[in-house]
Amino acid sequence: MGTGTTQVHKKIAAKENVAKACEDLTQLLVDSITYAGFTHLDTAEVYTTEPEVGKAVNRCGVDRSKLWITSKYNSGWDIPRGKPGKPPFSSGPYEALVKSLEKMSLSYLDLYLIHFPFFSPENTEITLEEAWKQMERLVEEGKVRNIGVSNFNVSKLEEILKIAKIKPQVNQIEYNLYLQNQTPGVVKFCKENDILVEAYSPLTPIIPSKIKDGGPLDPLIHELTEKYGVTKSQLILRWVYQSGVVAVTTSSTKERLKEYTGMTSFEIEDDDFKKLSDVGSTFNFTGFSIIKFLQ
Ligand SMILES: NC(=O)C1=CN([C@@H]2O[C@H](COP(=O)(O)OP(=O)(O)OC[C@H]3O[C@@H](n4cnc5c(N)ncnc54)[C@H](OP(=O)(O)O)[C@@H]3O)[C@@H](O)[C@H]2O)C=CC1
Ligand SMILES: O=C1Nc2ccccc2C1=O
Repeated sequence: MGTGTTQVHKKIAAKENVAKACEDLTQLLVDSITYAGFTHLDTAEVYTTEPEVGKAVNRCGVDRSKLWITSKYNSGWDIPRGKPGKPPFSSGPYEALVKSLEKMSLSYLDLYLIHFPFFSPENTEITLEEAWKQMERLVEEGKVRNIGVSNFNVSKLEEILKIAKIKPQVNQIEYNLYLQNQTPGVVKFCKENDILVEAYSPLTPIIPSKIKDGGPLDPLIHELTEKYGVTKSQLILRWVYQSGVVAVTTSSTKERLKEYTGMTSFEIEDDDFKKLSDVGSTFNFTGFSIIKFLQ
């Protein structure tokens, strides 16, 4: 399980004091490692949190080899407009990664992802094929240990598999009980092709600002948290894990981050796992406008 760090963490507080917001985020990330026990941190070029992730890694006192640091190349997402477009960032993943390592004061990343599949002359200076070749070069030069993608559907994955010398190891997608397939068949395809699925927004079903009254799963979640003596987030994260997917979650507090890690200390029985999956699949929700551009 990983903990993420988006621009939101920094921006809320930054309105008043940017330096303090950056320091608070760095401290939260140190706490996520030393207090909560996370070893996997997720960042991205678009989050603008790479410097804080780097500082936390270098400050936490845990050996670099015990940590798993992921970042992502912004391939065609126009942040201010919230839609595909040409971002004001690097021309390709090679240049982007070199800059990311500098920002983080790190010598390598454990995982580097192409953040979006929005390759086109309007959105990117290179094609998906050229970008993937650059990703492979990063592995060959030891700058990243593993490469993958994010928000890729089956046909975009097939495009890479056709030309890849090194296959994508990961596809990070929005995934939870209320979104068991961000795009049709993508989870099954990844499993069949040995591509590990990472879930962002794994906690959607229990976030009231996203799902009013919890949706159809609410009574079952209540029943199962009582039965197993766990919290809602632990139950929901455990379901993600038992479905063969790695959750990438986050919180603004170290206490909640620690609570999440309680998902490792129990197991959902097969019948309950199936009930959760079945009821969850009767309702569909996405928290991101990005999904309409992925079909
Ligand atoms: N590849 C991609 O395109 C994307 C990647 N990501 C990555 O995934 C990470 C996680 O994404 P995110 O969507 O935030 O995922 P989550 O589903 O893990 O949501 C995290 C939020 O859940 C809230 N929460 C936890 N427990 C409860 C509860 N019991 N009641 C109410 N709220 C609760 C936390 O609030 P609080 O802070 O108050 O504890 C936190 O803000 C990101 O940080 C990023 O690294 C995210 C989006 C897209
Ligand atoms: O964390 C994220 N928030 C986003 C919003 C839109 C597109 C991508 C992302 C992220 O990766």
